[in-house]
Amino acid sequence: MNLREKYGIPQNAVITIAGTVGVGKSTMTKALADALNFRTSFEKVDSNPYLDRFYDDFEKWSFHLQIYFLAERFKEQKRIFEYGGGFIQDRSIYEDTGIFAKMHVEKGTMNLTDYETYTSLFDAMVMTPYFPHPDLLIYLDGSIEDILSRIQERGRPMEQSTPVEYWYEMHERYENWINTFNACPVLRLNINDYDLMKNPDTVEQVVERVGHFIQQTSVLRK
Ligand SMILES: Nc1ncnc2c1ncn2[C@@H]1O[C@H](COP(=O)(O)OP(=O)(O)O)[C@@H](O)[C@H]1O
Ligand SMILES: Nc1ncnc2c1ncn2[C@H]1C[C@H](O)[C@@H](COP(=O)(O)O)O1
Repeated sequence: MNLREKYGIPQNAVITIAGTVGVGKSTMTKALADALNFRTSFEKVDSNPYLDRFYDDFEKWSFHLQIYFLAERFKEQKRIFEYGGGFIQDRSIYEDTGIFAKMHVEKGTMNLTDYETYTSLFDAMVMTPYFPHPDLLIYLDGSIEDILSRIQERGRPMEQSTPVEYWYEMHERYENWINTFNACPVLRLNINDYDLMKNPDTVEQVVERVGHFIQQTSVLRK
């Protein structure tokens, strides 16, 4: 029996991994997808034509970058929908609006008119059939110190040259955001409770928690 069957995770489940930059979403996405034999949906980072320019000049490139991410996420949502689920998704679309776009408009690095155009496009997209809520959002939580050291260790140049206050503010916004998030069930995992790098077998503990959680929440929803 494979891990998915062992822990009663439906074959068509859609699980999204959320959390601040560097917390370990991509690593978890890959590990869970391998363990469950699910497909992955990753963010485009290396081939993103705006990301470097955005980190160089937030005011100039915020809108372009949000539109780019929105278009990419829409295509991914459509792909997930067309396959009928069975996906692990690296970052939820809720974070684009609830964290990034909001943070930049509130800090004045995204123009209000651009923000309104962006949110109206986002709202129109979410109303299409391609946007059912995920079955589960796994929120990865960790201390800002651990996250900063992971960002440093990963070494993306544009993130290294960004003032550390940016990551502090994002971390705080994430804590506030997840405390009020209710679009789908949330399973919180602390990054100190598992170590997928040193001990890849710990993914089974995560799968077990996911299985129990999905069963509990589906009983509650019946
Ligand atoms: N469980 C873990 N233990 C130790 N380091 C980790 C773990 N998961 C991820 N990392 C490291 O942290 C960095 C950021 O991880 P990544 O998965 O790219 O984060 P995200 O997708 O959230 O930005 C990478 O260098 C990765 O190797
Ligand atoms: N919606 C976004 N706005 C601004 N920046 C974003 C958005 N989504 C992702 N990013 C940035 C943050 C990181 O530098 C890279 C990739 O994110 P990660 O959390 O490492 O997967 O893109």
